[in-house]
Amino acid sequence: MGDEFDVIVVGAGPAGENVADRVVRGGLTAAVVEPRLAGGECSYWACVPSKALLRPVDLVAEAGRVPGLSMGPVDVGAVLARRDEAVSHYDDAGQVRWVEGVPAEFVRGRGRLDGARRVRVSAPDGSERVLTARHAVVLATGSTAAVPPVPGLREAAPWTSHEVTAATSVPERLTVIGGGVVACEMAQAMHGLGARQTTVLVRGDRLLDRMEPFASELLAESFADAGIEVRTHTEAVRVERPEPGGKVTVHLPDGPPIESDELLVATGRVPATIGIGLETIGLPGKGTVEVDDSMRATAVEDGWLYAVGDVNGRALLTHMGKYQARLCGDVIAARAKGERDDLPSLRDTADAYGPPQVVFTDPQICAVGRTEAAARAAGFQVRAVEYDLGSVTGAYLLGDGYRGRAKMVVDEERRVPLGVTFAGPGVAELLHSATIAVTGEVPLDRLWHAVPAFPTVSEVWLRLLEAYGL
Ligand SMILES: Cc1cc2nc3c(=O)[nH]c(=O)nc-3n(C[C@H](O)[C@H](O)[C@H](O)COP(=O)(O)OP(=O)(O)OC[C@H]3O[C@@H](n4cnc5c(N)ncnc54)[C@H](O)[C@@H]3O)c2cc1C
Ligand SMILES: NC(=O)c1ccc[n+]([C@@H]2O[C@H](COP(=O)([O-])OP(=O)(O)OC[C@H]3O[C@@H](n4cnc5c(N)ncnc54)[C@H](O)[C@@H]3O)[C@@H](O)[C@H]2O)c1
Repeated sequence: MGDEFDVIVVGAGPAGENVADRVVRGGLTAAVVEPRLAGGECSYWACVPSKALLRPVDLVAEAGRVPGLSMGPVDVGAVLARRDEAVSHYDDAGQVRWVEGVPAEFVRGRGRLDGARRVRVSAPDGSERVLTARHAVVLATGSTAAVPPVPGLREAAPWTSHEVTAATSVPERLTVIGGGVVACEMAQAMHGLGARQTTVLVRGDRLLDRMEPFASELLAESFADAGIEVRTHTEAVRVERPEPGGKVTVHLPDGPPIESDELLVATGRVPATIGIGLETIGLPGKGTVEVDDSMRATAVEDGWLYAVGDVNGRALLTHMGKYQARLCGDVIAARAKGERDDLPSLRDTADAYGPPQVVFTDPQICAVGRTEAAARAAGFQVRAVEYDLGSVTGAYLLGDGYRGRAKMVVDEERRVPLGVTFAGPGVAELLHSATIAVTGEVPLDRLWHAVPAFPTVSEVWLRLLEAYGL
């Protein structure tokens, strides 16, 4: 087995796997290093299991809005079993086969930079192997859950995204620290699967504070209706858990403490760069790896180091990591062959628009591009229009009491959409239409001729354009 490859990819999450695929398509050889499971966080402890847990909760809510339908109590065992199927029972044989079929060499072990173009791999059996790269090393080590320095919190061994997505039972009482995407999705999943008391502690003034405020309000209403308690302007100041795995008490700045059976910390992510040898090439040994729009590390001479996915901090989303990976793999192949490396397809332009994201709660919240506040802060001349989704026939037909809203932020100078947000049941699949409009910078006068079918929720596009004045 040779130890020299054109490209060495460190980390076999969705981003790393896709880089390997693209460089091999480009005619290069690749090795992919992974100590845990090929497929990464996304496949086993993030996107896939979280959506498997949320799907039945979403369906129950949907059915509840249609008279004549009733759902029996959720069979939690069956839901957890389907989640286990979705994560391949934490067995990566299929994904390893995929990597090998690329074909790329799959190297099981922890990778660590060991000077320029060298990666030292520590295998699970303790053996070491040093790989060298002829052209590039790509860091795709992802991120891990951040745990804030609250006294007693680490000692309490709280759940993070890892444990909650892999839960084997649902706690009776759950306290959640954080008001972001993981907190909202997992609070709703656990509550919908039977948690009797779910309390979400939000430091700021609303859930999902990077989304349009109306989306946060609709989600807060839904949480309140379901009996999920959201406390804003508060945070944990101290945590106590005298018995491992026993009751856990969260102390707040004021008022009585909250006792629960489990505690979930969902306060963001830390790039997985500690211990990967960045200091051996003169970089700080932690933090994100800054990259240019071709994913090349800006601080490294000779341009042999790249970083894709969560580790570069651009957009912590699987689809954006995979997008970065495709263009990174292609640009490495182009540079290795001495071909043009400045084609538009070889530069990340999507992240700058504001990536598309779906929060799989009920209501679903999805957005692409800039919020009104972000567009104004960026200096655009902005006009925003909104429409009540419940007034769209296609949405009304989905269920009684349909609550939802849409908003389009327009650049008045060019009359193109800068950002779109939808909040409501069943809006996730609408998002790509907005992504095309925003990324394609489609003029409103042209969008007017994209006629949405009746009676679909997509008719909200027509209503937004009418609200704008077309
Ligand atoms: C609960 C949750 C739900 C999410 N849901 C969604 C969603 O619905 N949609 C979405 O787009 N995004 C979602 N995300 C975000 C998504 O999971 C990440 O953006 C995505 O996993 C990033 O991919 P990645 O390849 O960069 O990193 P990862 O998936 O984290 O993979 C990195 C890999 O690198 C490996 N690695 C680490 N250190 C080393 C080393 N030293 N040597 C070799 N290998 C190493 C790790 O073991 C891991 O396998 C979710 C995140 C969480 C926490
Ligand atoms: N459906 C999806 O697309 C999806 C689902 C889950 C996660 N993700 C991705 O994973 C990433 C991580 O999600 P996340 O929810 O952990 O992070 P986040 O950045 O979305 O939210 C973190 C939340 O924690 C709060 N917070 C931060 N530090 C705190 C502290 N010390 N005390 C109290 N609150 C604190 C923040 O104010 C924020 O509300 C996100 O960036 C998201 O893009 C995506």
